[in-house]
Amino acid sequence: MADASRQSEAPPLRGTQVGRTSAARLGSGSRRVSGASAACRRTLSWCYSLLSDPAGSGGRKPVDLNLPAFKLVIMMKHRHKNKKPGKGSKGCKKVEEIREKQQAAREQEKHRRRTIETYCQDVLQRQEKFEHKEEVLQELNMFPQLDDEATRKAYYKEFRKVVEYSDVILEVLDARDPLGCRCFQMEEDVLQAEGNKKLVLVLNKIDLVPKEIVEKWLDYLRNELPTVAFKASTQHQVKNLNRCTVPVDQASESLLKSKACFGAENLMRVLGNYCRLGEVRTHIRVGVVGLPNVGKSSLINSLKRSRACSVGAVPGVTKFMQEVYLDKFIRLLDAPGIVPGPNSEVGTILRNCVQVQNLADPVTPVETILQRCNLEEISNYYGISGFQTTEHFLTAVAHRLGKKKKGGVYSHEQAAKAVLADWVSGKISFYTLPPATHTLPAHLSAEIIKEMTEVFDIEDTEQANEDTMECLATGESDELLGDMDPLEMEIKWLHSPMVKIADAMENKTTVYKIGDLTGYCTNPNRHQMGWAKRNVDHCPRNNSVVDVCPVDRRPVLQKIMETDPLQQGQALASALKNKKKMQKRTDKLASKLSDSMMSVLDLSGNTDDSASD
Ligand SMILES: Nc1nc2c(ncn2[C@@H]2O[C@H](COP(=O)(O)OP(=O)(O)OP(=O)(O)O)[C@@H](O)[C@H]2O)c(=O)[nH]1
Repeated sequence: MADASRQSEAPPLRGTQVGRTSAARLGSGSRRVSGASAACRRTLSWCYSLLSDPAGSGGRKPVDLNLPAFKLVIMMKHRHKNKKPGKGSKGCKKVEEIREKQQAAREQEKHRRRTIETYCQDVLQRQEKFEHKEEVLQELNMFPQLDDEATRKAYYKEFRKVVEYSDVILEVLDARDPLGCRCFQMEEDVLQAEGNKKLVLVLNKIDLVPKEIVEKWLDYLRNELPTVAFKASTQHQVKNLNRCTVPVDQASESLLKSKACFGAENLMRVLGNYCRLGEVRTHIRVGVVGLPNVGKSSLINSLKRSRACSVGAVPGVTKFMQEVYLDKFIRLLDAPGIVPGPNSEVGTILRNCVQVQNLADPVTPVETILQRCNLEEISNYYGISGFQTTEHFLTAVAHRLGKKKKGGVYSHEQAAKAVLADWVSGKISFYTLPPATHTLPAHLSAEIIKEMTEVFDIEDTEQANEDTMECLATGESDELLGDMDPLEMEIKWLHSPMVKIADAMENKTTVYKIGDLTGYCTNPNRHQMGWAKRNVDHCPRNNSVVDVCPVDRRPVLQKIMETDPLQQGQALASALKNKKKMQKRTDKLASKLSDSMMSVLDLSGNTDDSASD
């Protein structure tokens, strides 16, 4: 009993007393421990006492100074009063070593006692645990973002808000599969909502589909609702997104492939007609709805001509309703995408309603792609051929893209995700054809169609498009178009006589002619002169003569007066802006031309001099 108290319980009891003696004996040491907490002081004084008498001559049992716990306490004494030993410190290492040894001993014992049955049980248990973990992970990954019920509900709530606040709803459809993107339930909701709301279909991403297919779809959809063909701007800049006013049926394929927005003019006209015919006194709200990733935000940005909404190639970028102030008459409302069906469906995946990177089974949708698409085109795109099955195809794609799993095996999943990413971004071309015969959906009636056609004055819009096109073709006046975008201006500019001169200058053998002056240019630099680098086939390359007449670039007021009253102010402002820009360019070009001419004249002067010499 006495011994025991001396070993374990004794230190705290006697600590203070011995500590005091030790402190007295150590002198300055007492000052160092004087600030320590009571417990720490007791432990330290016990250590001092053991140090001063390790052999136990004072009636105590001898102490092994190499004991790790003891060493630790000693180290504590040398360090700060309350600080634990550092991770890499000697004391800590020792403790870890002991723990490891004990663990190894336990494992050995376990192995010794293990039988085949227990071993099997253990394996099964581990397998079960692993499978459960996998299941949970799959569930989490299968339906990212939009399949989360709460998120879906929240998005739907936002969509309802947009419908409630809007006067006109633009339903954005992906031109590759317009019927697949159409949500009849939503259309019904809109038509039944209070406030006599109007519905317009916007056929977006027309650049990903051949022109004749777009035309077919336009014909088909116009049987039901007003439809506007559109190509949103895919530029990444924040401001001054390009907009082209050439109507879809008049635009060349290459123009459609540019990053500029297309069809904005027509859409604005449709909305303007609604304001005019509906005698809107203040402003209208236009809700933009549709499936995820069809380009709703891109459409708003294109109309606004700046990056007002976030855009991304993954679904679910827009999460809340967002109001964008287009002008004093029109406010646009961006809505989150709504997913009508379950996300696990291949159709939903192929419409990019689900994030590709989080798909649990990306291989099945690829199988569908291979069944639906032109295999030759796919083979060309990936540079592989002769595949028989989806697995072969994915192995070849994985090989090409270097998609490997651990251990160097080609990963079908990674390859499939890469193919799906290409699919949703439109790199693999795909489109559907409209049904051969048209049947009116149940929620639409002849009266609704008539009302919609009248309120948006669709025929007028189509006529207006043709007029615009005529002006464009004849190059009558840039200013007729009102809000002309930089791209269009550039295209017109490239067709303008001034550019023809510049090209003449670029082409050494080309003769250029301004009024009565004719000259040769020998030192052109297209880029230095600020011309677009775009390769546009706009003027003769070889020996040619270009007539240049003065161009009247004043805004045609009468034409502006003829435009929609809602857009007259804007048209006038932008016509003046365009005029200023053109003037600037013309001045720049004129000065360059005069420099070149001066150099030509100088040259000829020198030659004359030398000849006379
Ligand atoms: N080629 C092409 N791509 C487009 C067009 N419009 C949009 N995109 C692209 O489609 C992707 C989705 O565009 P978003 O505007 O974010 O689509 P969203 O409908 O707002 O998507 P959520 O916010 O998920 O509902 C982006 O990568 C755009 O660049 C288009 O007319 N042509």
